[in-house]
Parts: sequence; structure tokens; C-alpha cells
Amino acid sequence: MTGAPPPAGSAAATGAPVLAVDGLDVHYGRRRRRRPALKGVTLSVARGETVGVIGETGSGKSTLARAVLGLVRASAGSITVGGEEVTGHGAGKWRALRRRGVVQYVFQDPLRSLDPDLTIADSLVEPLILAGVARAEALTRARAFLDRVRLAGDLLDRLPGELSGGQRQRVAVARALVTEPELVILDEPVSALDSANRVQVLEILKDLRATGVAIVMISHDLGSVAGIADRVAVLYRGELVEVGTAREVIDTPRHPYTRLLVSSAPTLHTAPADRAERDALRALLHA
Ligand SMILES: Nc1ncnc2c1ncn2[C@@H]1O[C@H](COP(=O)(O)OP(=O)(O)OP(=O)(O)O)[C@@H](O)[C@H]1O
Repeated sequence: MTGAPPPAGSAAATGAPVLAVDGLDVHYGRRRRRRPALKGVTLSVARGETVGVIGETGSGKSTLARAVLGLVRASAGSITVGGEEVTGHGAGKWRALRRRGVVQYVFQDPLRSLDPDLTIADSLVEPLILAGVARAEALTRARAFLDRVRLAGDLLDRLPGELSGGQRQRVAVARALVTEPELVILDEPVSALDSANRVQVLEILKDLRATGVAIVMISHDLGSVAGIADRVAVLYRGELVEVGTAREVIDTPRHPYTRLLVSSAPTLHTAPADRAERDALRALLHA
């Protein structure tokens, strides 16, 4: 995006995946309350690739995002972000990685991604200033990104609370991308939006793929990711049960849970399964 060569050893320089998750286990709780949330998850994301991670509530999607962002610890396996193995990183190393802007995130609720007391301008320049960019240059880049997410420059002086939900989420997307990260994790970025805003944010994400950023987009809704993901990974009860191109997963779903997801989303399929077939798939899953 800037035309500057990638730092030596970075994923961009080596052609290595931007994200490599290998045999990842995550547990919550201690002793008798210890429960697995992720079991043996293996997934890699190439530079510039968009991967959708889908699954029902409680399947472990947010846990995967949190593990990749260093917010929960792996109990087994490894995570490599931008060519750097992060699994054993403590708070200091994570801070340094975040400051370099290698990985950024957008949560479902934009108020979690944005500081309510910072103006939109300050929210957008803050990550750039942390990365060592001078304020004037940071403001120029912030304005350009606002344009990219189809927001007018006169919003820069407002607080997040003075924007609509859709505008806020577009600011959160701009903030995540303004440092030109190698990887962005979006956790249910459109599920809190009404349908018009949902379509608009999905269109913006589609356009932003051209910047070369790798995107992991988490959603419970196959329909939301199908249009923008190069590949779709299906999480079911903490396990990755299927990974394929969006087309493969929709046209030839292999796991019963994926078949149920596809058959429950008639807009994806010309011939949605009838109720009897969906009931049979549910029976298979709960056997
Ligand atoms: N902080 C926590 N402490 C204990 N258990 C947790 C915690 N966070 C999540 N879990 C459990 O881990 C499992 C996976 O949760 P996770 O939030 O990753 O699922 P999800 O697929 O993102 O769900 P949703 O779509 O509802 O956000 C669930 O059984 C959940 O109850």
C-alpha cells in the first residue's frame, strides 16, 4: 500500500502465511471446571487472503480470535502471526507486536473497538502515532482512509457516540486498516447492523481486499462471509470440521453441520433442503 518493502523476515517478505494456527487447544476454567473451547484447530491464512470462520454460538469463533490476538492463552499448539511465533508471548511482547501494527481487529460492537472519549480523528491517528508516524502525516492518512470507508471528512471532529452504528463500524474498520496491517481479525463485524449498513460494510470489506491485507472474518452467518471469503472454515463444538473455498463449502459441504448450515440458508442454494432433510442432519449431529 505504501510501496515500501516489507520488513525482512516478515510474512510479506518470506511468502510465509500471515497467520498459521497449528493444533491449537484453548481451555477455560480451572480444575473441575476446566472445559475445552478449541480442540486441535489448524488453519493458515496467506497474505492477502480472506478467510471466513463460521459456526454456531459457542462453537469457539471468538476464542479463536482472542487467541490470535493474545487475549487468551493456548493450552497446546502454536500460533504464528506475521512470521512471528506468538504462542508464548507475554504482555510486553504482545504490546510490541500490536505497536508495530502487524495485526488489528474489529469487534461486533464498534464501541468496543473505539474509545468513546476520542474524536474520530484521534481514534484514527492514534495507532499511526503509536507506530511512529508524525501527527500531520497521520491526519492525512486518516482522511484518506475515511474516504475509503465512504465516510465524509466532516465526521473527524465527532465522538463515536455522535455517529450511527453503521458509521461507527466503518470508523472501526478504518482504524484497524490505517496502519496497513498484515492481518485484520473481524469478529462478527456486521451482525449488529441493519441490512442496509450490513451490505455497505460487506462491500467496503470486499474493496479493502485490494489493499493486500489478510482478513479473518468471523460470523455465525455463512451468507455474510460467502460473498467476500476466498476460503471458509467451519467450526463446530471447538473443532474445525471443514475448510474449503466458499464455492466448495456451499456446493459440496462434507460435514453434516456444514450441510445443515448451507441447507438452512436458502439464498446460497438454488434447491434448499426440505425440513425432513434438515431434521435428519440435526439428528445425525446430536446422535
Ligand atoms: N471467559 C470464559 N470463561 C469460560 N468459558 C468461556 C469463556 N468465554 C467463552 N467460553 C465458553 O467457550 C466456548 C466457546 O465460546 P466462544 O465465545 O468462543 O464461542 P462463539 O462461537 O464465539 O460464540 P458466539 O457466536 O455466541 O459469540 C463456549 O462454550 C463458551 O461458553
